[in-house]
Amino acid sequence: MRASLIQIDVDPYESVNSRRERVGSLIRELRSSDLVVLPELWTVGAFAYELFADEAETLRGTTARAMSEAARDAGIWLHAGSIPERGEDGALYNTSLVFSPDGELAHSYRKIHRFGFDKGEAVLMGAGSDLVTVPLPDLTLGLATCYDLRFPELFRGLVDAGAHAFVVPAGWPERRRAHWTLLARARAVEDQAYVLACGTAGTHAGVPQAGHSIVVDPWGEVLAEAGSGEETLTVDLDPAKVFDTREAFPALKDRVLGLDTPKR
Ligand SMILES: O=C(O)CCC(=O)C(=O)O
Repeated sequence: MRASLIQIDVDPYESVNSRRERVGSLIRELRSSDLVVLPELWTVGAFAYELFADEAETLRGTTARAMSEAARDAGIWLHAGSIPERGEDGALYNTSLVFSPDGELAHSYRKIHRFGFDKGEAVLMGAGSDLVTVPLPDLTLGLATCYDLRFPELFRGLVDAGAHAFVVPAGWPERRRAHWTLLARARAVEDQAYVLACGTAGTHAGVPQAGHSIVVDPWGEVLAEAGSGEETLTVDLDPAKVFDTREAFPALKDRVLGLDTPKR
């Protein structure tokens, strides 16, 4: 199964329309891939808080329509990264969209762990509550977004729900790039799963982005890693590697459940 990650340069001097069109063209060039992955909040930038409300869209908005058409034209599964979603309840959510090769919106995931502590996304957006898995013909994806990467229990939940590969769109800052790489590898090793972590390039809202999108195999080996600029990574994933790793080194079977609520 061939996967491509497009590490988009989120340049604040490029309009959202122009970026959307440019990304659509990049997707259409990837017909030989089975799955294409985009980063978090790439229309506006994950740190451009003041744009979230103005650029928020529904799941049938301009970005969703453009991504649906790009997925259909390329005939690929498209994880279109996330958009600032205006929910039916009026609240904003950081929502990832997955389109099937016929352009249907097959799945969406609202980011569960919001970043910013007492500001930014954490106060501007609502939190998701549902784990989302995406069964593809060869393997099942588990969805997470950026800051979620710091919460291993979410990934264990996704493994329990059948995930073999995690897709993690992000807008991770350069300042904590070492954490990004370390956590991507840690999630792969502890859950014996592929990790496809796709970040952004450039600087927006004054926050230099880490880039360095990364694909890690279920043994923790880095299969591909981007530099800091706009770049597309393409890797071949072997679903058997997940099953073989889990069988040859069956650590997941040694889990002791129920340790997360210590007695006081
Ligand atoms: O956890 C981090 O260091 C970065 C998280 C982040 O930037 C985000 O979730 O948008």
